[in-house]
Amino acid sequence: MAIILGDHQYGKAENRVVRIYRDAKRHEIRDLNVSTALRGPFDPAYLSGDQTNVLPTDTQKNTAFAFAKSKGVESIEDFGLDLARHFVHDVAPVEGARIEVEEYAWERAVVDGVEHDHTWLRKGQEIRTAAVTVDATGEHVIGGFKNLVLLKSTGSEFAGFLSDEYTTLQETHDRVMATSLVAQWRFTSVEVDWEKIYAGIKQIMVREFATLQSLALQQTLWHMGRSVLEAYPFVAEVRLKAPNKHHFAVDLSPFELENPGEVFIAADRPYGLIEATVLRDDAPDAGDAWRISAGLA
Ligand SMILES: O=c1[nH]c(=O)c2[nH]c(=O)[nH]c2[nH]1
Repeated sequence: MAIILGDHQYGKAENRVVRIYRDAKRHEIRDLNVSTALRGPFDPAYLSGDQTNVLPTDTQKNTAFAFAKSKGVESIEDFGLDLARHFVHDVAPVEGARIEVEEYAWERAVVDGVEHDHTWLRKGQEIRTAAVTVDATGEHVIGGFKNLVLLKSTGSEFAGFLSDEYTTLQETHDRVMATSLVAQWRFTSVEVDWEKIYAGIKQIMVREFATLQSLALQQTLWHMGRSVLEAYPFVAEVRLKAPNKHHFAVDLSPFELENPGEVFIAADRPYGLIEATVLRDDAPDAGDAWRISAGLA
């Protein structure tokens, strides 16, 4: 029996990079959380404390800030690609780089009915994500979002399910359906208008959630993923994670009040967790596209 070092990677996690464009009177802002991880022949650092090949995580952090200035943040996918390519192509021992980026959205303050040039309000809860991997297998980009909270007050059913001696759930043909959606989609190209496609994919998912007469959250996820793949040939795979944020109708009969689906208790735990991957059956190999570092994107 021998004890060996297995899989390893290292980097700087959750580097908060805020890039402000102030070349014009109307400023722009991109607010990021950047995690970098390097992969390669770093075994000696673990096994004998030899740092010869180790580019410090502090340097990785500095590189993210320098690139925010020199290359800018046109989109988080491009920013991730710039960083990953630099580490793999310009730093000799590095064989692979994984860059995970979260983006927090801001919307312009409106003052006296006019959008303000340099003041913003933090927008909603939704966090845009990108995960870029560059290594010997190629360049892989995964776009996504998390915490997109959706609710529909009708158009959702759940009936016909398997039941056993522990089943108490009543069938319903009209319920509230709500979730905090996590979605990731894998591109097969890096020549993409990232901003436009992000908006398009989100819009498709919202449309499917809203318009499908849903028989279960499972069916809604299938329709969301399939519609995105139908719309965008350069997306190979969509991964979805949807907590079922249960809304239970409150029994108001003790108060001699009817409750035809008007008053609910929003339970935060436990929640159903519905997950699915929707993909093309000829999707090209994902390489290490899904191998995480900080796991934030
Ligand atoms: O959309 C749903 N899917 C389920 O699998 C499930 N299970 C459950 O209790 N409620 C629901 N709702």
